[in-house]
Amino acid sequence: MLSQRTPRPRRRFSHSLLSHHVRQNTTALPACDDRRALRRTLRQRRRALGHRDQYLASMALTRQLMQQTELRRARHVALYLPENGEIDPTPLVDWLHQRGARVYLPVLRPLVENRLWFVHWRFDTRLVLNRFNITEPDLRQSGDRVRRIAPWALDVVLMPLVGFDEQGHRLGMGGGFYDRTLAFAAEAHGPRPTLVGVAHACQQVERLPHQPWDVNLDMIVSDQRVLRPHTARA
Ligand SMILES: Nc1nc2c(c(=O)[nH]1)N(C=O)[C@@H](CNc1ccc(C(=O)N[C@@H](CCC(=O)O)C(=O)O)cc1)CN2
Ligand SMILES: Nc1ncnc2c1ncn2[C@@H]1O[C@H](COP(=O)(O)OP(=O)(O)OP(=O)(O)O)[C@@H](O)[C@H]1O
Repeated sequence: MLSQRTPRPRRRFSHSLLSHHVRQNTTALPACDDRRALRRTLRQRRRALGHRDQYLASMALTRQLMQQTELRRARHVALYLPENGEIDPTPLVDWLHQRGARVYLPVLRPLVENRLWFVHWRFDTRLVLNRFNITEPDLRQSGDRVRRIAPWALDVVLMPLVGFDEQGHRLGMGGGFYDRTLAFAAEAHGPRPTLVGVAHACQQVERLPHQPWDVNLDMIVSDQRVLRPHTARA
């Protein structure tokens, strides 16, 4: 698994026992319309998790995901390489491969504003850092462009969340990358992937304002729980 990744300097996350232990289960952030400030707070909270907690959270997340029918049935799954304290979904990769599924990574789409391609992640995929310092497949490698999949043909997309609430509203990095790329999923007809937001439990807040362009998540999975917002409302 890790052998697929280009060696790169790991960033050191600051350890803050306080923010982790006091806030691990908190849902008590006030409703907040200031998305940028909230984003900053939540990213800080995520970064404050130590290596051991990151590892345990990643394992717990993976266990939760492996139990979901949509993941068990999936043949084409997009996930991401974690950055900046994001919960790590990559332990799932071996399990997906064993089940015959293919794994895809997001790549910033060249020339088109704030949209993603999803490229098949193979043993020989060369990885580079993009302008946000996130590891992604190198589109200069011959073949990678043709190894992309149309987003509608994915069965599951695992999306990194900066924040989420009980209603299934999400806060991302603020670029609108996933929102734009997956906007088609709001249409009533045609195939669409199951959209799964993933995050540390400490990314949950009491309430997030819903933006008209926000894609609806089918599921949010953290290291501690599985939320199915629409099922819950039905
Ligand atoms: N691991 C991972 N891969 C991913 C995403 C992600 O969130 N996580 N993305 C999900 O979209 C895309 C990249 N999106 C990004 C969107 C905005 C910024 C950005 O502007 N960062 C600034 C300021 C953020 C802020 O407002 O606080 C920064 O890092 O300084 C970074 C990445 C594609 N790949
Ligand atoms: N489908 C869309 N078409 C055009 N613009 C969009 C679309 N979706 C989002 N945007 C724009 O993208 C910007 C960022 O949106 P938002 O703050 O909701 O990002 P985010 O959901 O946090 O990020 P991401 O989707 O990358 O995780 C907003 O200014 C919004 O107008």
